[in-house]
Amino acid sequence: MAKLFRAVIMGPPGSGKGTISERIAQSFGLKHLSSGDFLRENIAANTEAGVLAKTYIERGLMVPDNVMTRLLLPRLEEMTRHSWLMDGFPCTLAQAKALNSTCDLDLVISLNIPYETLKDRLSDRWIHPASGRVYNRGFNPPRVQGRDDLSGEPLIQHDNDQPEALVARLRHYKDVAKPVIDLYKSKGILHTFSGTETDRIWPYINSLLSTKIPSRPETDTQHIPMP
Ligand SMILES: Nc1nc2c(ncn2[C@@H]2O[C@H](COP(=O)(O)OP(=O)(O)OP(=O)(O)O)[C@@H](O)[C@H]2O)c(=O)[nH]1
Ligand SMILES: Nc1ncnc2c1ncn2[C@H]1C[C@H](O)[C@@H](COP(=O)(O)OP(=O)(O)O)O1
Repeated sequence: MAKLFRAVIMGPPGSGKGTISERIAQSFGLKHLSSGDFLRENIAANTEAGVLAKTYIERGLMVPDNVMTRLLLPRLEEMTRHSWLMDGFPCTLAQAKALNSTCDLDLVISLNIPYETLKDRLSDRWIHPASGRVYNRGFNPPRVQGRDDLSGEPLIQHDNDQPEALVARLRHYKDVAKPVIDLYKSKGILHTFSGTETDRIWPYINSLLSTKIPSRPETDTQHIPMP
């Protein structure tokens, strides 16, 4: 079996983690795992951790480390046969240490995007709450304005995407992410990408991953029968 590949993508809110993760998943056949999606699934299924997490998310707070690790680590342990890319976890040093005790990461991508760019993107971000699908009026607009492409349901904006809340969110990100970034730097697996446009950053990420992931994992390759 091809060697499994485990990666994490980090960056401030609006840096494009979700957008870039989708491209990586498509191009390299990794499973895209998102902490936000796991939380939404658990909330929808009313699991114990989901009920607990909801009380924090509703107040715009981070979910405590012990709830996050209880929720995510068993899911990662189940993925013994898959290569994956995790988006949104770990956020804190405690989460990173917990992840470390479960698996060895091959690579960490850190996105470094200027504040003005984040502010512009997020103030124009539209979300389909049920699925977590995101749109941006300039970059990837929905086919019908204000409506989700797949379900046709209305899109919403988050109050905490507006500039007033963003400064505090970014400061918080910088404080909690710094020790995580330092940890991955010291392990020699951190790769930082800076820029203002996802389309300009993507080719660099693509070529880095091409050197690290020789082929798509076996489970995803198609076997073409000999004639
Ligand atoms: N204008 C513009 N918008 C972009 C670009 N890349 C991503 N976006 C949009 O910017 C917003 C944020 O991108 P996401 O992929 O949701 O960012 P994220 O890092 O996952 O954000 P969080 O979930 O808040 O952590 C979305 O509305 C994207 O459609 C870009 O290069 N230019
Ligand atoms: N690793 C983590 N630790 C703590 N809370 C987390 C987390 N990942 C996500 N959350 C929380 C914060 C958000 O309020 C919520 C939804 O996550 P998301 O979809 O990644 O957020 P966003 O609203 O920034 O796009 O879950």
